[in-house]
Amino acid sequence: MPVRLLTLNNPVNSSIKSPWLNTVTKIMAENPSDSVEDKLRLLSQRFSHRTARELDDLRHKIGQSDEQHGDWELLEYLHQVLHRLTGSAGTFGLQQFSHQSRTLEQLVKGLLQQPHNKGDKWPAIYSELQHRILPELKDLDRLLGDSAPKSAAISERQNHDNEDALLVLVEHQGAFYTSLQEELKHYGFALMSVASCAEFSQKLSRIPTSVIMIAHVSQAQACIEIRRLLQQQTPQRSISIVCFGSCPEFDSRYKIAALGIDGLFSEATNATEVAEYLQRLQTERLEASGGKVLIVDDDVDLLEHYRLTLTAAGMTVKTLGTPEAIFSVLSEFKPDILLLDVHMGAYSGPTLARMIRFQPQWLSLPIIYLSAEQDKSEQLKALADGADEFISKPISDSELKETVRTRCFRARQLANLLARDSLTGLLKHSLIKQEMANEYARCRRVGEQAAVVMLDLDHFKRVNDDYGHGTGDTVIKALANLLTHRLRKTDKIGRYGGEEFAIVMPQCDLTQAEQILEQIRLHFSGLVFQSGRNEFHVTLSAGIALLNDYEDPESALEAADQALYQRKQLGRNGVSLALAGAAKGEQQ
Ligand SMILES: Nc1nc2c(ncn2[C@@H]2O[C@H](COP(=O)(O)OP(=O)(O)OP(=O)(O)O)[C@@H](O)[C@H]2O)c(=O)[nH]1
Repeated sequence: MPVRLLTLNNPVNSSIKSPWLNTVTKIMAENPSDSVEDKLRLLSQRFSHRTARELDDLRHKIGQSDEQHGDWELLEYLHQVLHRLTGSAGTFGLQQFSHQSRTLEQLVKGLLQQPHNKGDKWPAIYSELQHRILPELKDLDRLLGDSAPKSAAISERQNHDNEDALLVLVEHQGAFYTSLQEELKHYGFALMSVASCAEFSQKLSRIPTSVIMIAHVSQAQACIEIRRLLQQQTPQRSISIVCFGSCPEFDSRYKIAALGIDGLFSEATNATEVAEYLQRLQTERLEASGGKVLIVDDDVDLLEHYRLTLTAAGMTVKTLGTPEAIFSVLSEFKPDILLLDVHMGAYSGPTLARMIRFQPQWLSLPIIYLSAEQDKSEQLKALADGADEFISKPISDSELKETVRTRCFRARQLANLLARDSLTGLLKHSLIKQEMANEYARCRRVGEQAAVVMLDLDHFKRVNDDYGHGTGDTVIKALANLLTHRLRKTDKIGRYGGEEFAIVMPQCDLTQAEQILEQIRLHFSGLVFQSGRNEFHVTLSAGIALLNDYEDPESALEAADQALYQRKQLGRNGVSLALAGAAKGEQQ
């Protein structure tokens, strides 16, 4: 899950060697109690001061240039600086500056297109530099002003808790309500039942940021009112309202939709279907709120600005000022999207994009260029090299947040579709094995421990035989939900086979893993499943091994499987450990 708190004493990125960045980082670290707004304001002031020095330096260089000898390098440099400033100034609230800098950039671009080998062109260019560009640069300096530019950032700092959404059930008479309440217990949701909306409104201060209210349609208006109240208190709260009840007429359904509720079920709907819908809703909302973004840009203060803005909006952000470390960061961080600058000193964004696409694992990574390039044909050329979209700098903070949030959400949806098992929503076989290999490599590198678990339903064939395949599916889904809710977000859970599950638990030793699995086993064995008039229980068995006790991840998995087999032999409904010497066949 995304890190919600800003850790401003973190260095932005160790691969960035700029003294300027060191200063920024130091300033950020010195004032850990400052608000994000303060830090952004500080960053903007620094940008103004640094830009003033840069303009001064440019003017000095132009002043020193020689009428007789064409200095095309100077012109090239001037273009690069103006291009970069055009892109970054807008982000720091200097719109007018950005606008004028762009005009000047275009002018210099035109001059650069003159044939360089024709010495007779230079005197005219020299004259442009001295009589037009120099005064314009002075003018740009004036536009920097003294006061700190305003940043549109972060009044809406989001505080998405790591916890899942709370389901609030507004009680109601009737069979549908009773069976829904029963069904939801299998899904491991955090549930709160209230007798009425009025009772709920008295508990508002104690509820988390994310809420799904479920109520009869007769309560729809009251729910909307509560949502209004809640969002008045905390605007970033996310509250969905799902109603059930009979609304057969077009007009009445239309009225309900116009109120602004998010879902409607008839009382004839199967409770399992509703529970699954809620599960999906919850997952989507959690995914919509976060997102992992990697940004590569050589403008370090702009990079820091983006990082602050997106982190404060609930995203997890990594930044790189130079691209050399990009592959190791991609592998370690696994971003949902990559924002890439087009011109980065010696490096070109499009070439990097092409290089990234060399590796099949990054073929589907959305790459978005962030650039001050406005020329459509240049943009298209850059896109042809493997990126998906172009965002023109300057981009406002709100635009940046919305763009990145939407792209992250879509990328996650797509990745989920590809990676997740359709019945349970857990990782597919190949993906959980991949996660295991990644975790194994990480443990070796950092010297940490991780547990690997194989878990299997007991006598599941009988469940299918006695109650039918559909009921069997419900049991599998109930276990998947329980695992999702009981395990940490950092744990990886996969459906390994039919009724067999594999789990990777980072930073976890055998004893801790055993305790957690034992609790899950106990909880699961207490669930009451229904099939018609029949009620029944199902149990599970698990085997656990320490991932890094083995020569490779496959051997660790094999050891966990052996421990599971042993548990089955010992009578099922329990948890067995593979000891360190398990490779030699000693199990407990
Ligand atoms: N409903 C349902 N059943 C499944 C699914 N995948 C596998 N199964 C069933 O799971 C059962 C597994 O049976 P077995 O491997 O004999 O194991 P078991 O009956 O659980 O016995 P033990 O593992 O020894 O406790 C088979 O009947 C499979 O048809 C699924 O997606 N849905």
